[in-house]
Amino acid sequence: MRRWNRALAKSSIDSAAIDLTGTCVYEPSLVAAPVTTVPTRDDDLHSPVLAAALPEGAPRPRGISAVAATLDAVDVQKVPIQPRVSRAFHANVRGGLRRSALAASSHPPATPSQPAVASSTACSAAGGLGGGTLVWLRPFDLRLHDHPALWYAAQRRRPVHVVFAWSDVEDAAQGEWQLAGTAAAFWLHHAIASLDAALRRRYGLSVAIRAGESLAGAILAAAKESGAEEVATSSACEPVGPAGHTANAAVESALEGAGISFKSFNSFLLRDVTQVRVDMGTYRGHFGTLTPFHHACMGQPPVPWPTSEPAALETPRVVLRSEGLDALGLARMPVRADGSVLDWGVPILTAWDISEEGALAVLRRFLAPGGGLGRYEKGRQLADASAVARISPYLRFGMLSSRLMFHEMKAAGAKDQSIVFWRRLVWRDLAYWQLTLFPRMRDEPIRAHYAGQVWSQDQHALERWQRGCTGYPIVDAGMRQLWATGWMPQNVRMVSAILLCEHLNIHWLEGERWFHHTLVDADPAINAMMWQNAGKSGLDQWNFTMSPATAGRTQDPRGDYVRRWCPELARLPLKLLHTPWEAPEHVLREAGVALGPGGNYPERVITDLQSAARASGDAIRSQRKRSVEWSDAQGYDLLVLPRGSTLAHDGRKFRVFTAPQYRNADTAHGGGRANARDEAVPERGPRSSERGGKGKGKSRGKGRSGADDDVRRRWGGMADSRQAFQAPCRAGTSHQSVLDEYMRASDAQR
Ligand SMILES: Cc1cc2nc3c(=O)[nH]c(=O)nc-3n(C[C@H](O)[C@H](O)[C@H](O)COP(=O)(O)OP(=O)(O)OC[C@H]3O[C@@H](n4cnc5c(N)ncnc54)[C@H](O)[C@@H]3O)c2cc1C
Repeated sequence: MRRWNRALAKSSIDSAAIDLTGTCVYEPSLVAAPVTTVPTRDDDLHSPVLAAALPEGAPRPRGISAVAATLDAVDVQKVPIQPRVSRAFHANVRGGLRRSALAASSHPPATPSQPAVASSTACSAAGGLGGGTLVWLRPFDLRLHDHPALWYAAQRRRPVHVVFAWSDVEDAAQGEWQLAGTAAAFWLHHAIASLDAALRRRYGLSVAIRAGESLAGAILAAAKESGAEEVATSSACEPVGPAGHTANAAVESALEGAGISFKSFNSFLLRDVTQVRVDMGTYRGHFGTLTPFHHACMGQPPVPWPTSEPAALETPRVVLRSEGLDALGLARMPVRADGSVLDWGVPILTAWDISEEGALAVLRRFLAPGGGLGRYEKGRQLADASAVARISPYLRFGMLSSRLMFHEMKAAGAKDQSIVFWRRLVWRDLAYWQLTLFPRMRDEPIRAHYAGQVWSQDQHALERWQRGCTGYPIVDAGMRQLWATGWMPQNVRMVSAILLCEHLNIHWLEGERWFHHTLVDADPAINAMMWQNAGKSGLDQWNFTMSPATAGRTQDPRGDYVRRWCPELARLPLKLLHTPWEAPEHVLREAGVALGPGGNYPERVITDLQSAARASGDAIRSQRKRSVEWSDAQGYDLLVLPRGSTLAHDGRKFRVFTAPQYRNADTAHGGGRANARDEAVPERGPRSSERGGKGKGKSRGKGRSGADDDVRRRWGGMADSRQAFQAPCRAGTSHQSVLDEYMRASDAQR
């Protein structure tokens, strides 16, 4: 008796979904004419095999885990369905409907006893050096499931070469957004290694690592060497860089010159965001916020069904030369003067299972009954991450398909359990939509007239924030967790961002840079969007209060999070754990806590949070006053809507959400016009360079008004934190010493 094996449950489910329903692999670019029976209800997913497996009248399981458990109990011999051909497919054929190209070419399903590895000799008929298809892996599609390029290569039944290409030169050209040296690069290294192992296990294929001056050169050389007639890859969603549109275009044109064809498939986002246009004629929220975007997405084609892992990939006769993953230096560690290695990657590897199975297991656990999903709505603010998915790095590197996640969420009834979680993947698409419309948003404020804002230059305060030594335990715990594990929960990210931008008045770009450097899920679009919003120059300017002094009580009500990451405070009673500055001297002494210079935990980097927030608000208001032409009659900011963003308002000055506290009367403009938001203008808004700053962070302070000087003077007084930071964080934690060492090492490298 052949039984479904739990280890293969996921692929079995996919196979079942594809081969038995014949409709789950709806991929418009692959299927000549869409199958007309694409399931529309959750229940249709996996239904034939489950229907066969379930006793009469038994409730239908939902989500991967429940389905896997059911399939575990299935004796496949008894499933009265012909594998590979679906009932729906039969019905279609009988009904004279057109066959799906995919249904027509389905493979025998993989079984535990027969791994679907095509033999080398078998491909001799495929020709010479191998020919076939070269699958160009990207830093955002590192998986086997729902990988349209791999799937496409499998359908061609020709030898498959899998290549990951890298160019130090092109990465370095990204400047501060280069990947090498970041925690995300470390993750990328391990993600490639894990995919390589999975390809070997499952298909007997390996990933050829190719480095070159340019990605285009590396892929062209590999394609020529392999004799491939075709290169298939994933569509990039970033505008520039090695993972960007530019890379796709450069490779395509290099291949064209050599007569090699090129195919690119979108599977990173739920939708093709380049096609999303919001309707600003009907009021459904402000431009660039979630509601109108979500609404516009509803008008797009439904989220495609994920494809399964290919059942077989044909191995080429000649294996492509590989330079080896280590040669890329993505996980290279700093070396001390004595030659020993400073390995900051260990805690990251301890905290995460960097593999596709790891990603799927996280999703399964989260969606399963009793998992985080049921607690998300009320518990997502908890710093212990017990009610969130903790899945972002897998999505970032494409180890988990967002489309698979979407359909699994649907099957698990996620919308009913947490509407906020249900929209999370829409937020992700929104970030990429914004990046497509504002390709400079990683560096320059979307509200271009904010570029002249006066920011604090307090480098010392910035370092305290980076090191988790601000004196605010919830922020320090978060920044230390970030450093050690490459991740922190959303609400802790928010309160840390608020401390940096609103209270320390340090430019949001500094936060974005640090997160880019330290997050394993560092995402060009989401990170930029969130930091722009935190810094108030984004489209969804943050308009909520969250204080570093009080957030700990709601985010870490039991104190475990702070105790774990700030062990020097662990013996403080809970009611003072988040506010050690309120503790009487004797309580501090008994808990072994000494605050400030010479102590083991720092004094607060800034004490008067309210005045600080007022001052940073003044900085925003004052720069808004200098550019009243970019405010409407009600004091809202105006923006020229980029081409391709709306149904009917592209190229016009249009109102964007502006928090009430910045909409002061003297910024209101409009010369008596009833509605300034709909004014047509011939060109884009002011470039940041025209507004007295380069948009690259610090304002130079030249040629400013008296109001600016006033703001700067107040900042000078408040933000000088040096005195309180003589000997910060002598906590003796290993984290701290690694961090200090790392800082020294990177200073030395500079
Ligand atoms: C200042 C700041 C910077 C951030 N930088 C990043 C970043 O570089 N990369 C990143 O993936 N997330 C970033 N986020 C968003 C968010 O904090 C993380 O996605 C989330 O904490 C990841 O944990 P999770 O997987 O448990 O998320 P869940 O809450 O379980 O959400 C599931 C998934 O939805 C997506 N998602 C969640 N929140 C958002 C959001 N606000 N915008 C877009 N997509 C979202 C993510 O892919 C996430 O993995 C940032 C947030 C802030 C406040």
